Amino acid sequence: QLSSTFYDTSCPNALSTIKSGVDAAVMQEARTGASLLRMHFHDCFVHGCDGSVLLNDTSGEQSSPPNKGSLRRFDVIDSIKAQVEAVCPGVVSCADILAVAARDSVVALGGPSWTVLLGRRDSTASFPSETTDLPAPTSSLQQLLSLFSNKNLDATDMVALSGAHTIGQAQCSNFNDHIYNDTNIDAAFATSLQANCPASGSTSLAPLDTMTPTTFDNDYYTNLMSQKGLLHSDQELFNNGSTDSTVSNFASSASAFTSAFTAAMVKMGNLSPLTGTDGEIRLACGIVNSS
Ligand code: HEM
Repeated sequence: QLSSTFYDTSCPNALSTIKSGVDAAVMQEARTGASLLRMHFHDCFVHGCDGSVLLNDTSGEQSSPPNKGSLRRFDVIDSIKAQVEAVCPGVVSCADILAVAARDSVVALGGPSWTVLLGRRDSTASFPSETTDLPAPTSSLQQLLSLFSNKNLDATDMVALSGAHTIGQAQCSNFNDHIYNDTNIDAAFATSLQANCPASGSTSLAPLDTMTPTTFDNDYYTNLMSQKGLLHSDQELFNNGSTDSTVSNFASSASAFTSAFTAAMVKMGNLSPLTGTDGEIRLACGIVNSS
């Protein structure tokens, strides 16, 4: 059972320390906010929000697709953890730091705030074989719905959480097939992306939200309605299917998007946490404690 007041007596400065660290990192590079939000998603979908994605293990989650060569800014979480350890040694888990950092990242980029429930503990292992629980950019709508439903997240949650693609960047290899071979894409948009992305794929980057890549807003949904989704999986949400009406609702109502997104983030943040005496409070987020 997580609680918003979990550190109120044991570490009253935990939340402000995390926020300062996130604000400084996002000020230096706006994309960091996107990277931390995604990291929390990839933590929660793989064996629950247990900090397992943070373990810097050469055969762990970080080394498995879709994380390898893609998840970034672990250094920011490591440095925030060091600052939190300096004020309250051995108290605040890495899984909680990541959940709060994801929220603070959204806020730093102009998005909504929500209350993060706390009290997660950290795993003592990484679960690379479970990264298959994560969706792929090639996923169909049915696959997306089923991967989220496996985590008790419904279609509205899935569409709302996908709105995270209002910020951040993707590598050409994750959308080359969409811009060269799919037909449900705006022709001028596809042509302009092809200039920096060969048909065979590459590590070149393009913004997930072509309009406002460093502002957390609802433009992502407007893009989908004009066939300007960057990933095949993005455009699946508005492709004459069952989620079209939710996309148009979120495109036309920033408040409908905000309330659905924040509610879904809380739900995602509750996925199978370790609590009580399970797991541990890691002393450094990249490695399990030595026994
Ligand atoms: C619905 C299924 C989803 C799929 C198929 C998907 C897939 C992807 C892919 C392929 C990338 C680009 C990675 C790269 O090229 O290195 C990406 C980036 C990103 N994703 Fe998702 N994602 C999904 C849902 C989510 C959710 C639920 C969140 C958070 C709540 C999220 C947040 C992000 C962010 C913020 C980025 C940009 C990261 C950066 O710039 O470092 N995604 N996603």
